[in-house]
Amino acid sequence: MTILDKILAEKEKEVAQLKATYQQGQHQVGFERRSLYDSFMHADKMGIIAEIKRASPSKGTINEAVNPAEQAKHYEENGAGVISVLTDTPFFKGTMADLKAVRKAVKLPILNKDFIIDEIQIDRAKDYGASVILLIAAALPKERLQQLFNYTRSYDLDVLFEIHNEKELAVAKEIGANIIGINNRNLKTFEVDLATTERLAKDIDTTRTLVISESGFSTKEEVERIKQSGVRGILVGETMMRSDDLKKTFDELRVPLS
Ligand SMILES: O=C(O)c1ccccc1NCC(=O)[C@H](O)[C@H](O)COP(=O)(O)O
Repeated sequence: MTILDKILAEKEKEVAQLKATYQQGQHQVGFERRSLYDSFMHADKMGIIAEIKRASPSKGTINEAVNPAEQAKHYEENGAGVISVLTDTPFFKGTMADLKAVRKAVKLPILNKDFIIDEIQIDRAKDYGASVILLIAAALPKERLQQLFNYTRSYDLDVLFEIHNEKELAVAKEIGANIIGINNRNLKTFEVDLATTERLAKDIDTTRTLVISESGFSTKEEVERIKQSGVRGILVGETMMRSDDLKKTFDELRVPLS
């Protein structure tokens, strides 16, 4: 059983619980459209999706004691374009309360980074103030991904559609994803390789599709390398959470796109 299989098995239980208890609108913070696509497609610097990541299966504890609202404010002040909040509890120690706190603290679009397998999680993400949700190609069959994609778009939320190989890229195209996240981390082995983005991005029309490279970024050289592939945004978790000088970290990673 891979780690993704284990996470998805837990998600099934969480969704069953949610269906029994969650009332739509219960946590509504007032939806206001904040578009990831528009802001990153028209920027002149590499867009940064800065993540609130307390822990992970590959690294264990990263920063469990973080104050998500304070951390998000620092991200915003230093140049983040989007805040990603990992809300899975069993494997990443995040919560929906983290997302709500971040939504109240900043004006940026917020990505609800979770393992979405059911519409009810999308209802909840919207209620809590997310403007982007993650769909992982490896998690579900194409037909189910299409349903969840359509459902999310009907709410006017953005979908970051995550892929890791050619087969998943074909699915992203068939589904009509306009924001594709290429995860450099192999979720079976945890190996991180930026060549994954280089290999897959060359088969994407990056003038129309926003390509985000995910995982493994810590240096300016890595971002300079990846920008040659037409990538307009990067998703950065651990480096942000461990940084003791966020201004320096953002200044390094927000390279000009021209
Ligand atoms: O990070 C993990 O160990 C992980 C394991 C299994 C599924 C997903 C996982 N990470 C989620 C992410 O996509 C990353 O948090 C994100 O891309 C940021 O990565 P990094 O900058 O390397 O922390």
